[in-house]
Amino acid sequence: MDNFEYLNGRLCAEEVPVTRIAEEYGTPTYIYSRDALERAYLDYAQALEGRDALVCYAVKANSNIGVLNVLARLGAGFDIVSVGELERVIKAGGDPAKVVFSGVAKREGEMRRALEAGIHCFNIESEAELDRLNKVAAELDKVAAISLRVNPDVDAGTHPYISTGLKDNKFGVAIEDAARIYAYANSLSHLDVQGVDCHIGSQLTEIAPFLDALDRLLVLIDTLASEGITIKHLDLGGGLGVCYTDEVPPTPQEYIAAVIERLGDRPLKLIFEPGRSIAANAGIMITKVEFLKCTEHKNFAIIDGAMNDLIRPALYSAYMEIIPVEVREGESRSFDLVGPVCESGDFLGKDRQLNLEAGDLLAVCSAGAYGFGMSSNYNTRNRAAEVMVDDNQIHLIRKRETVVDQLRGESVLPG
Ligand SMILES: Cc1ncc(COP(=O)(O)O)c(C=O)c1O
Ligand SMILES: N[C@@H](CCCC[NH3+])C(=O)O
Repeated sequence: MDNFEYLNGRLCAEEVPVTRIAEEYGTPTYIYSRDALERAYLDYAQALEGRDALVCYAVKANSNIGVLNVLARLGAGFDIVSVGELERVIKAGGDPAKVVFSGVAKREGEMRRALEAGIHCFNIESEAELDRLNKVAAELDKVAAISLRVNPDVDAGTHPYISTGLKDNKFGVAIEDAARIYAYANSLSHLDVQGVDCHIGSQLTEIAPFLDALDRLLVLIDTLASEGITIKHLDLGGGLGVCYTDEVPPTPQEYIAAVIERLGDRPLKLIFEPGRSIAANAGIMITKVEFLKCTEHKNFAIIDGAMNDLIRPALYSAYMEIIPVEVREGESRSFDLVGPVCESGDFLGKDRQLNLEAGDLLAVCSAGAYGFGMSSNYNTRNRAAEVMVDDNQIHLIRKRETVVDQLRGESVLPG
């Protein structure tokens, strides 16, 4: 994590000591680096320079409008999965004309809003969804640009909960049915067939599954061309992995170069929907050790960050690197880092070698993606604050939630 480094034994976010952020904003808090976000986005944009292409950041990975705004300023497009994400993009200054709308069940109202905003394309996942969009577009007297999400039936080799391109998964249409469904889409008066898309899974650490999927899509694109349906863009979704521990995923440059080589001279516009590979290593979550609870059997460090703040370890058994904010000399011991939530699955790390005392600050690394966005109010815990660091400046981009915020909208029965 280039933008989170130690200076004289103290962890810094860009030029700001993390302890200062903890003092000002408390814990747990998510901290993002503007520079890291920008560089991760530019890795994609620069690898695609000179081509007709769009990098649509997957908003679900980290949807804070401060994050979206940093990317929008660089000209990013966005991949959304709800009208709420569309409103975030618009509020953050993103261009709706660079938005693709994914998801298996877009509601009529969501389609309407997206059509009115003038999004780039709807990524459609079923025949029923084609009918729904055609009807909504007809009511608005508009024509909706569409792409079909094709499920290429390739094994992404990732955790089963985040694998999406197999026949067993709920996503997209089966590749064997795709030509027939394209012909149907082409017959609908308020749809304009523009593209093909797929997304085979997340946290992929090899190029091969992407290329397997690509090869299958290229066969489909050539088949469609022979049937008079011209595909103008190819959207390969997101999915490129990051290093959480010792993984060595391909870089965006390597991945994109391999894709471009496979395309040959087909004049296809390329779209990517990276989420994790843009946001994960641009963020950490800081948390404080409340108590140490050491027994003959085990050492627990009870921290103020919990599964509601960062659910990846509990949900996917994901390994997140956890490091001290201030390095202390002395012997390390093995600790399970557990939160205050009433669940045995409430841990952020197990069996970590650390030298800890109550009151210490810890940083959970690579927490910029699927961190805050997946957090909840379980146990009526307030969701964390979020800050963005820009050189030596700290910007609060989301206030810590309060109980008043949480109870707003709830009521008791009358009488
Ligand atoms: C359709 C779609 N596009 C893009 C993404 C972003 O994926 P990642 O964060 O792995 O790049 C996802 C999430 O997995 C997705 O479902
Ligand atoms: N939320 C997941 C990845 C799923 C991505 C959305 N399709 C994670 O934390 O790794």
